[in-house]
Amino acid sequence: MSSRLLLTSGEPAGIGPDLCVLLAGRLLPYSITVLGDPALLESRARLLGVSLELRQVAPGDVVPPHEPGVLHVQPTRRRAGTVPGTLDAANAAYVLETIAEGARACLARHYDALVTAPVQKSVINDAGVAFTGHTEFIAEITGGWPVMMLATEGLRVALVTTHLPLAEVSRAITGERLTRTLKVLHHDMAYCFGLPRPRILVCGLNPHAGEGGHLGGEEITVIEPVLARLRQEGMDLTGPLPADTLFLPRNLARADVVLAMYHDQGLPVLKYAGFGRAVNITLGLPIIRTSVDHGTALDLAGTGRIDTGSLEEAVRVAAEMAEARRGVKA
Ligand SMILES: NC(=O)c1ccc[n+]([C@@H]2O[C@H](COP(=O)([O-])OP(=O)(O)OC[C@H]3O[C@@H](n4cnc5c(N)ncnc54)[C@H](O)[C@@H]3O)[C@@H](O)[C@H]2O)c1
Ligand SMILES: N[C@H](C(=O)O)[C@H](O)COP(=O)(O)O
Repeated sequence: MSSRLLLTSGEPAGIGPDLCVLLAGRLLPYSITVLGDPALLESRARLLGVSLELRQVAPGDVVPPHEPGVLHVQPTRRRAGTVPGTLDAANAAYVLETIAEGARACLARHYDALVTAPVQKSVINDAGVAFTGHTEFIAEITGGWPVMMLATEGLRVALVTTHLPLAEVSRAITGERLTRTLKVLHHDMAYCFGLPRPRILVCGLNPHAGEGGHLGGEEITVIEPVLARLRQEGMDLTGPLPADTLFLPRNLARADVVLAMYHDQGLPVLKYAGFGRAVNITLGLPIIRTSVDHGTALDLAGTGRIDTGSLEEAVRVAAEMAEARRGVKA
């Protein structure tokens, strides 16, 4: 059975609809349904000069394997029209509706995995809804302890804290958060990626991993005790290591995944290594969710000058994870 993937089309003014339209032209061995506004997808296809037949479906309908040029759409209506590149807070509710509906449809097992096109966090907040990202929003619906991990060839980076102002990071790195994050990471590396005893490199928080407590104390008071405890439970953990040299190839060669303490400690390295080919995976959820490694690229919406590589990777990884969960490859 081919994996049944549900793809949310993201911020209407961004490149999400373009990505969906361009993906529809590819030969893909999965069944793909897009959650979004059919009128938006039609108009973006026209703008890009792509010929596309839309077929509307309802949750639970059987969608056949993908046929290039045909897109199955589970319709959700925007609240306002869209000019590519121009954000409109009136459509924030529509964007959230697609994500929420997608998460619920996967929970109900109508689909095997959710793949999300990028959203603009700022415009959702401008509309009055506190929103930090899909990762946190989806977990509120599905439950679970979400762990953001981005992966590209030769490198996986997971995060202890995600969309948090830097000023709040230190306080958020508690023993409980670190322990839960490591347990999810350890479990899902085995469950989803066939690595029963993953080798995890853990970053320190402070420069030079705190320099023995002279440049910050979190390594000594929080990180080292947690790692020591979890090593006793059988985890293969190295660290806390100074983040500036942790990512040297000789260190990565002996690791399956890196755990960074905060967003911009880990993701710049990952995106430098693989932007456009990387995938964002939410571990720790009862559903499979992947996404692209890039944002809404408002400057490129409607131009056709976009790289679909990360979306293709997000779709491929989602299908692979779904297969692993079905036991086909596990
Ligand atoms: N998965 C997601 O929903 C997701 C991921 C990252 C960022 N974002 C959000 O996107 C918004 C814009 O973020 P940003 O400007 O920091 O990053 P961005 O990724 O949108 O843009 C960074 C640069 O990369 C280019 N770019 C991005 N995607 C591209 C593609 N597919 N092909 C070619 N070029 C591409 C852009 O034109 C821009 O020059 C923010 O609100 C951010 O939070 C969402
Ligand atoms: N942190 C992600 C990145 O930099 O690519 C991005 O903001 C998306 O996060 P969500 O998947 O939580 O929306």
